[in-house]
Amino acid sequence: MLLAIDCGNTNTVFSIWDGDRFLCTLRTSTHHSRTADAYFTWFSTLINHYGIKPDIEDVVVSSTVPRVVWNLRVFADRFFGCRPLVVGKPDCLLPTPPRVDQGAVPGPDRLANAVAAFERYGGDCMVVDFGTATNIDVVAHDGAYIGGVIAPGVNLSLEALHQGAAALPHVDVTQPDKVIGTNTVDCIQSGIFWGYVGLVQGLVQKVKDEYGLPMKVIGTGGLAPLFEQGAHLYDEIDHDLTMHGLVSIYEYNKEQGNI
Ligand SMILES: Nc1ncnc2c1ncn2[C@@H]1O[C@H](COP(=O)(O)OP(=O)(O)O)[C@@H](O)[C@H]1O
Ligand SMILES: CC(C)(COP(=O)(O)O)[C@@H](O)C(=O)NCCC(=O)O
Ligand SMILES: [K+]
Repeated sequence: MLLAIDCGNTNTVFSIWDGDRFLCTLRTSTHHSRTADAYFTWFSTLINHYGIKPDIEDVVVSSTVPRVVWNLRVFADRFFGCRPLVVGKPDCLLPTPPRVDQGAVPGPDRLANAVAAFERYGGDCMVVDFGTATNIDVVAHDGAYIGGVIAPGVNLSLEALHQGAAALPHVDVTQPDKVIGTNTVDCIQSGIFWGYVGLVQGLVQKVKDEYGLPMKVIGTGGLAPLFEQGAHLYDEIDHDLTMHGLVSIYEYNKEQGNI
């Protein structure tokens, strides 16, 4: 079985792939100081809780936080006796290389999103990923990642508002009933919720205009479903898009005899 690890700036997600489907998905916060032993303690407690007895032979990792990769390598080596495939490293092959500026280093989550989007929905599409950052990843006709957009994430914006304005509290993101808030919390919720709806709608349209061909829009990331309530932002929502991309990249490397 394959253990796929998607480490974002906020959360790290572990999913076990049995060759056909994901057996379970476990989520923890991202900390570069978490040791291999700490990962295993957490991981084994949860899989015991779910009654899963996985036989993990391989590990694939995407990490937007470079410093966590070391401990994840030790984790894979110590507990599963394998060398993880790390997306974005020179020894990890991609079905179609990205077409970006020379020396540019796209996030491995974006590369995985592009692979999965191409495989599941076809080329000429874009992924809107609501993570720590809100990013758009553009996928060409042949599945190549060709760039996109990076904007501050919803929770980062909320946090910045709270940090920078003494009278503004921290609020949770929800869809407010009205746009014109009549108290501070409603005003902030409106600004964040309808502001991000507008940001995504505007960026999606501008990407389509510049790309010049019809494009499918796929939403993913923790907050994607929340924003879908407010407006029709995407053609598809795919919660496990990045994970599917990791599995596909692993399988491609296996087919090519690279692992
Ligand atoms: N269901 C949810 N409701 C509210 N906030 C959420 C939910 N799921 C995720 N988040 C928040 O959304 C942000 C992005 O989450 P995630 O997609 O896990 O980010 P990343 O991949 O960058 O680590 C985080 O700040 C997280 O706390
Ligand atoms: C854009 C990102 C910050 C998104 O990370 P996330 O929100 O999933 O933690 C990440 O993909 C990243 O650090 N990218 C490197 C720069 C680039 O993609 O061009
Ligand atoms: K993201």
